[in-house]
Amino acid sequence: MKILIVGAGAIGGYFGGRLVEKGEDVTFLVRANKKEILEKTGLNIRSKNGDLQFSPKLITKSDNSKPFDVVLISTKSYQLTTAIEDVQPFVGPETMILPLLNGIAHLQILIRAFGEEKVLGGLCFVESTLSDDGTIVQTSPVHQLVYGERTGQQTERIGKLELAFKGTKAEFVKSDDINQDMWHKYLFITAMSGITSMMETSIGPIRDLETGQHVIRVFLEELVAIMEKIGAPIAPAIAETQFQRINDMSAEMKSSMQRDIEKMQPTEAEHLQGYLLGKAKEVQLSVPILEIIFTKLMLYEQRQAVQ
Ligand SMILES: NC(=O)C1=CN([C@@H]2O[C@H](COP(=O)(O)OP(=O)(O)OC[C@H]3O[C@@H](n4cnc5c(N)ncnc54)[C@H](OP(=O)(O)O)[C@@H]3O)[C@@H](O)[C@H]2O)C=CC1
Ligand SMILES: CC(C)(CO)C(=O)C(=O)O
Repeated sequence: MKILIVGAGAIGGYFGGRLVEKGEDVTFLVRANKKEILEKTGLNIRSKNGDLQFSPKLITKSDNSKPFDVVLISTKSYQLTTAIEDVQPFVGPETMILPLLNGIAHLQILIRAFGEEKVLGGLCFVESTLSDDGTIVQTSPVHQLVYGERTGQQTERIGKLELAFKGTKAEFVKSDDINQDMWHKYLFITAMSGITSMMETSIGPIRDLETGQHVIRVFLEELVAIMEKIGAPIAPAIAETQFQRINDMSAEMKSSMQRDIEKMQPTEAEHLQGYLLGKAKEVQLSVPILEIIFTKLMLYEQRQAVQ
């Protein structure tokens, strides 16, 4: 199977690297400057699950190539529009589009660009970041990628994808209800990234405080109330499940949003917290914690814009 990864960043480089390690035919679509760097340095992964260094197959948007069988989209949400334009020449009638971004709003954007049929559902749990020298640093044992047909069907193409992903060092999980899994991850990450970015620390010190525990719980309940009101396909006890997940994570765990803020980079606040805040307004729900967190993130974005 010919696999194209859009973006050799923290997650694209990581999961793409694990597929290369297994022997799959993987190409990375990168921008010209990144191509130049990667041709010199190779792609380097430093990981809890084993280091890896290799010379990746690289293309840029202006190169010629046949369509790929599957395209994994692993850019940030604010880079998606350009990424869609850049990847179009490599998408054919049978190409599957597998998005790995956090959030939900990107699904409609991808469906508009590529059509309902092509777009699968996907998400990942991995703590990964790019260091100053471009090394992908993956810092906790979990490295799971979940994917599936949004219809829930066991199609021939998803069977082929399963075969390609099988035997990889990272955990690739086929889901029969990827819509629900994506909403559950969306709930988790909106809470986790919002709270850690707001409090400017990893999750451990926050949840060690009684007030921290309370804020996490109430924020999750607030987010669930929005999701229930708009008819999102979430499970009844999901607030409690995600509360436990947050309590079970290692104390040092940070969110990618918080790491982006530490690196003074843009955030996905509009895509994650902003989208749900918009929905809360539509259905007239009061969501004070979400409003406080979103305000903090917008103030950060405004400071960045003037610098
Ligand atoms: N990091 C993490 O631990 C996790 C992240 N996620 C989610 O995954 C998504 C990606 O995050 P992450 O990997 O951290 O982000 P990164 O910034 O590390 O990676 C994004 C990559 O996409 C590349 N890119 C952007 N636009 C294009 C384009 N048009 N053509 C080619 N390459 C492009 C960027 O390249 P360039 O350097 O040229 O800008 C960059 O290398 C986000 O939605 C995030 O929320 C989900 C789970 C965990
Ligand atoms: C919390 C984590 C690392 C879990 O995968 C994540 O998804 C993110 O920070 O974007």
